[in-house]
Amino acid sequence: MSLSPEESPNIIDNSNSVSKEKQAENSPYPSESDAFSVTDGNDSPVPKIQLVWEDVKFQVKIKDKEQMILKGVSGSANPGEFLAIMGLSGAGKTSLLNIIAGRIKSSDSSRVTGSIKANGVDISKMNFQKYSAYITQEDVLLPFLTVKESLMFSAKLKCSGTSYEIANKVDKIIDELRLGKVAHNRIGNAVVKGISGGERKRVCIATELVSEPQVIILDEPTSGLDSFTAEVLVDLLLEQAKKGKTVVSTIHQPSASIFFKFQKLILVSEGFIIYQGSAKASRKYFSKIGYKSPANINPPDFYMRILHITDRHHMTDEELETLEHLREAYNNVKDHKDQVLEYDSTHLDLVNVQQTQSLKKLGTLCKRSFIDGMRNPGKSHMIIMFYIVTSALIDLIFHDLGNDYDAVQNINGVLTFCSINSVMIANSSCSLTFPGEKVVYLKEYSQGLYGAFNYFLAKMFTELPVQILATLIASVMLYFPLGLQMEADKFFLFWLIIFLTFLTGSGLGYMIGALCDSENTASAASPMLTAPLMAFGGLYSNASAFKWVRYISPFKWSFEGLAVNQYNGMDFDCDPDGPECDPLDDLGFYNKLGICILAQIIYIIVTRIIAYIELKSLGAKAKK
Ligand SMILES: Nc1ncnc2c1ncn2[C@@H]1O[C@H](COP(=O)(O)OP(=O)(O)OP(=O)(O)O)[C@@H](O)[C@H]1O
Repeated sequence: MSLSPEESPNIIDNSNSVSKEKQAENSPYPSESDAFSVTDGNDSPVPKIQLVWEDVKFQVKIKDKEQMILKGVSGSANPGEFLAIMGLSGAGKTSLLNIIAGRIKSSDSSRVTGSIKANGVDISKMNFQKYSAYITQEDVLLPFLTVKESLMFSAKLKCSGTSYEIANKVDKIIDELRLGKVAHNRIGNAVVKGISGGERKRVCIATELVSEPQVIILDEPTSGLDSFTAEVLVDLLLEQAKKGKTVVSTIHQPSASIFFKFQKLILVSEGFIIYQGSAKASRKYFSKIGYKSPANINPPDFYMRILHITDRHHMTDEELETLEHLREAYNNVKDHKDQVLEYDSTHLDLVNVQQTQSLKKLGTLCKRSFIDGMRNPGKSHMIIMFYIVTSALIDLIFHDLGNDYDAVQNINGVLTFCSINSVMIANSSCSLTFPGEKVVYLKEYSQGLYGAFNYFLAKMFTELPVQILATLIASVMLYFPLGLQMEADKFFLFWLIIFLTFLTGSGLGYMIGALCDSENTASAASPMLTAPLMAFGGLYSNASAFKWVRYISPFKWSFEGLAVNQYNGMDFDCDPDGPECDPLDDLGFYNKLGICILAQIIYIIVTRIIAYIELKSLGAKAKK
């Protein structure tokens, strides 16, 4: 079946380039004179961007078998348009979206071929990220910040300008995305109550809009939203398109009222494009090729029924026939090359997302991390409360230890408790909060906003006040009621060792948090690592085969340090006829206090270096 150009869903032109007059005629395409819609902070023109991709193939290797996900697809996304990509689950929508966004490149296990151009320039040869924003299906936000804070920090990291200019920009975006009512509400997450799912998605979009991208790419932004909220979101994106931006989005089951708003629709089936044109024209097109949509059925639902495949690895003859028919009909719609418009490409390289100074970014990251940390119970009040409760409990059990030799066992018990407590609370607070925060880091790192070092430094630095305060409270609560050696330097060293113990625990936590991709994996991995370190750390087991473990156990260095500090210079009421009272000798602790503290410091540094290397390599992977 062959369709005439008038029936064709596409705006077709034989030439690859169209005249100004023709552009002007062909609404909604903007005219050449309208090719610069906005200016960046330095008043440089930011060109509108047309994306054109040709013969894109995406092949992956699964268990040594090659599988073609996209089978040579061509198309375009134009400024001023909302392009919706639809298809069955597994059809290849996200793959196409990610390739258009430049997020999938050839690797050992996959191959991408074909060309993707922005205003005629290959996106691999330009910094496409400068002009585009990618909004993932998952909301990547810090839950303890308010909407306005999230946008302010995002703008400070992405844009130059004075605080006043940035605040104005943020206010404008809050207005545009109708977030005014919730501007001072916390984002929240599955555990902490916050703004609604639709509002959260709008905040995600808003955090990207602060850098004024010309191309907005979204992966299923309406997933999980009710039809009304989804329509509000689509309307807001259409407003962005109206401003000359190029909006490309995969969409799952839109309602009819949303569907007919798409200026352009691409239907993907089994790695082929089987429709490309306006959503409104799609009904006529399908009707012409033999699939008349019943009046009472939502067109997207109808198309999904046509495209339905029970098992893509064993397609029935009927399914194969339908797919072949749809492909043939699509190929018969003349040439599917879209208009290549005369948008400016010479300015592409002139326009930069301004990089703010590294020190300024470090300041912004510190401030953001501090606010997030102070509001996150897992990183602030829970730690303090935990220390207060456990210290009170230890006081209750062991109060006034005394200084006869029988007290040694109790003192050892107290010091062991102190070591275990600090490692465990620090480790779990870090390993359980880090995987969630890391997602934000990976997104921003891949956008080139800052490096792993700045991020990690800000994080460690801003967590210090709570760590100092919590360990100090615990030290005061334990040291004096238990009657440990009443000397100022001894007390200070007691606190210092507890504080360093906390830092060794948090080092382990950072390592686990950096290596694990979710809180669940981290919570399983955490005891797997800490339990053997505790068991073979020399406190409980002296099994010779595992003697070496004690040297990499934070528990050993903490307990030994605390014991050396406590027992050195302590007078015992010993039996003059009995053996010599030397608890350190009994424990086999012969290291000087300085050695224990040095070992703790090395431990703190090494675990952080490992976490940093992992963060850096994750960031590099996310950037690819
Ligand atoms: N890197 C990859 N390695 C292996 N298989 C892949 C890879 N990327 C995509 N696929 C496979 O390609 C097919 C298409 O994936 P894609 O995510 O593009 O589908 P989709 O249409 O977006 O589906 P959904 O709506 O369910 O997200 C799926 O079967 C998926 O498992």
